[in-house]
Amino acid sequence: SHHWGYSSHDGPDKWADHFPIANGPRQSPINIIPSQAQFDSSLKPLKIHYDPSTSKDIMNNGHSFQVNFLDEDDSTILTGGPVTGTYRLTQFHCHWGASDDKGSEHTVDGIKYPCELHLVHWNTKYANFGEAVDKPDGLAVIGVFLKIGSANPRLQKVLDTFDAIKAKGHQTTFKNFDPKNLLPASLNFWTYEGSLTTPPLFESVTWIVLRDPISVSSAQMEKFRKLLFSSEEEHPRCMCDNYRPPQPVKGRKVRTNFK
Ligand SMILES: CC#CCNS(=O)(=O)c1cc(S(N)(=O)=O)ccc1C(=O)O
Ligand SMILES: [Zn+2]
Repeated sequence: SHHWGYSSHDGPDKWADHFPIANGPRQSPINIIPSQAQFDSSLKPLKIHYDPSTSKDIMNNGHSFQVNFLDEDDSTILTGGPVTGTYRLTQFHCHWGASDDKGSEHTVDGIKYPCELHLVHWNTKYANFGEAVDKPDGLAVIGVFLKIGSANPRLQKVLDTFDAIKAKGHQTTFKNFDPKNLLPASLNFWTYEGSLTTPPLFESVTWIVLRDPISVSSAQMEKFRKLLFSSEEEHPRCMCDNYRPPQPVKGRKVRTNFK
């Protein structure tokens, strides 16, 4: 498959060369403008049931770290909110900057957060993730902003594995982790129809971006930046600025479940 990355020669401005959908009608991320979002009373409460025993391993996939989940049954699911039916959590990962002033993919009134967490779920009306990934209602991704503040002890459990997955292709077991602990107290969200934010950029994602951030310390952010885009054999390249900038909204509606 095509090599892509985040540098000037293979980054977001070049993705359309091999993935023309990069200029499509429902690309992500976007800049969220709260004053222009529409409250929708028909949106149901977000229902999140995560079973920590489904967490499997954590890996460096060369563009982020990724925590993978067993998704053979409905024990770790998302229902309600803007989605119809049941979506299973398959993985979560993050995007972050080389410094604390940037890193998130979605922005709020143009504000960038230092990091953004994505929890990727697939629609069980399809047989598996691979079937769901390119369907218009195939995926639902919960986005959580991270804001510089006190150190986050739940996040620290993820960071403590980074020495074992420093280089691309490394993987280590990661059991009994409850990603529910990475969510803010409030499940107030903005939602819109979008896409994967990395190639293949499929327009298959119902985005659910939580309004409230969780905390991360500056020292913890420094640990993210010790990961490498590169494999052990290659010249070491710091994994940072692995975010796509906001894309044209092209008339899409952003709805909220809060006033
Ligand atoms: C074929 C295919 C595919 C997409 N896979 S993913 O949905 O896990 C994903 C989703 C996202 S995001 N930023 O759109 O949630 C980023 C990265 C990945 C990934 O493969 O690593
Ligand atoms: Zn992502």
